[in-house]
Amino acid sequence: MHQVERAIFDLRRGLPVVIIDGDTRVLVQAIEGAGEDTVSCLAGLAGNTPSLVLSRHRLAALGEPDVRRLARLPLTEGAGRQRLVDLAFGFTPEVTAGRGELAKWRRSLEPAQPADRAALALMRRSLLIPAALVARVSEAQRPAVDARLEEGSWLAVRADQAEQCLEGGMGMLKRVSEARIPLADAFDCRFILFREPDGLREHVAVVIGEPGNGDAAVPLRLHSACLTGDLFASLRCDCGEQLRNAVADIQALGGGVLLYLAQEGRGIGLANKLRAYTLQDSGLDTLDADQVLGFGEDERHYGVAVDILDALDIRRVQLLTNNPGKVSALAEGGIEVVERQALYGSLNDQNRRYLSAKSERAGHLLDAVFNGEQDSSAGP
Ligand SMILES: Nc1nc2c(ncn2[C@@H]2O[C@H](COP(=O)(O)OP(=O)(O)OP(=O)(O)O)[C@@H](O)[C@H]2O)c(=O)[nH]1
Ligand SMILES: [Zn+2]
Repeated sequence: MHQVERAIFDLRRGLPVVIIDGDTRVLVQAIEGAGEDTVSCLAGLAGNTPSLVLSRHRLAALGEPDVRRLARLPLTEGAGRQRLVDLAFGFTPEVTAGRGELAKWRRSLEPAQPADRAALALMRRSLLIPAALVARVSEAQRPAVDARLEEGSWLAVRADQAEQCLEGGMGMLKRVSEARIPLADAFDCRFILFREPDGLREHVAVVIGEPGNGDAAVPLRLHSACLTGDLFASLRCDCGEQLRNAVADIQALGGGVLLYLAQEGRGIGLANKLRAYTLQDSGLDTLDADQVLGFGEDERHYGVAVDILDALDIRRVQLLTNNPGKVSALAEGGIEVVERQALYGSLNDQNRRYLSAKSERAGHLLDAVFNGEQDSSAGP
């Protein structure tokens, strides 16, 4: 895990890292931050033609819906090469309008190798656009690459380790610190901070009252971070209201836990969420915008939430959510969801489209919001 963490650091700085798959070494670089000469530079370093690895979501957004997994495109020298890189990292309406353009390269699409999957996992974990430049290191260039690894200027990670990095090192969370934090809506409240083993993400368990005393299921909210909504009361979503309503509801239910999870933008990170908002302003809905960026409709993993609940000795919960995906993720993690309780924010002109896409396309249970039946400050 240590190597993966350092590799993520390098990728975010725009440096190449080496992925080792058996006997093969593959140079990898993020598409994000790649300049005009990055492809030719990488070709020189690896001694081979680089390829572009795109997620299946990005391929679908570019008009290749039949590709079921990620795939790669060799970037042979020529006029089309820069256009392909632009297609990978161009999120202006103009490039999205270039749907179908990929058809020209359809026959060159190659199935992905383990190193390609590892590269995209690293990009996602780094909260970068999930597209990578990869180049297999030639026999001729291998001594030069090994020398860079030995002197420590580049890092190597094993493909299988990198592929697992999205799970965040389950079962190895560190309980780091805690404090009493009286809240306006819940006076008897403690914040407990948990850190993932690679040190990259921190999550907070907000413990209200004394949950877990007795047999009743513990009222629980899993809340994914939303800087814009939670902190600034953005009108584009309902997160801030849901957050405050959750605290009040848990207090009214006699105490429970709110897990504030570092999963900004459904797991794609703030930088990408802002890109997605700009795409939405050009007409896409919340799910299609993420797809254009190369992401699935929900990139969150809840293993970390299950681990925190284990650490807090919580096995049975009453879950405050409208998202059936959270209910099943907890159940899969061995947490018994005894009951689901709805939790609404209010509808406005700015978030109507977002909420209706969640309801109609992602299966969120929001009918009451659209029927005007919600009581956003509902207690038990
Ligand atoms: N990618 C993306 N993320 C968004 C957008 N709007 C809000 N979000 C994120 O969506 C997440 C919403 O989190 P939650 O409220 O915990 O979960 P939920 O899936 O809406 O389900 P509930 O439990 O019913 O609230 C947050 O991480 C927000 O940052 C958007 O347009 N695009
Ligand atoms: Zn939000």
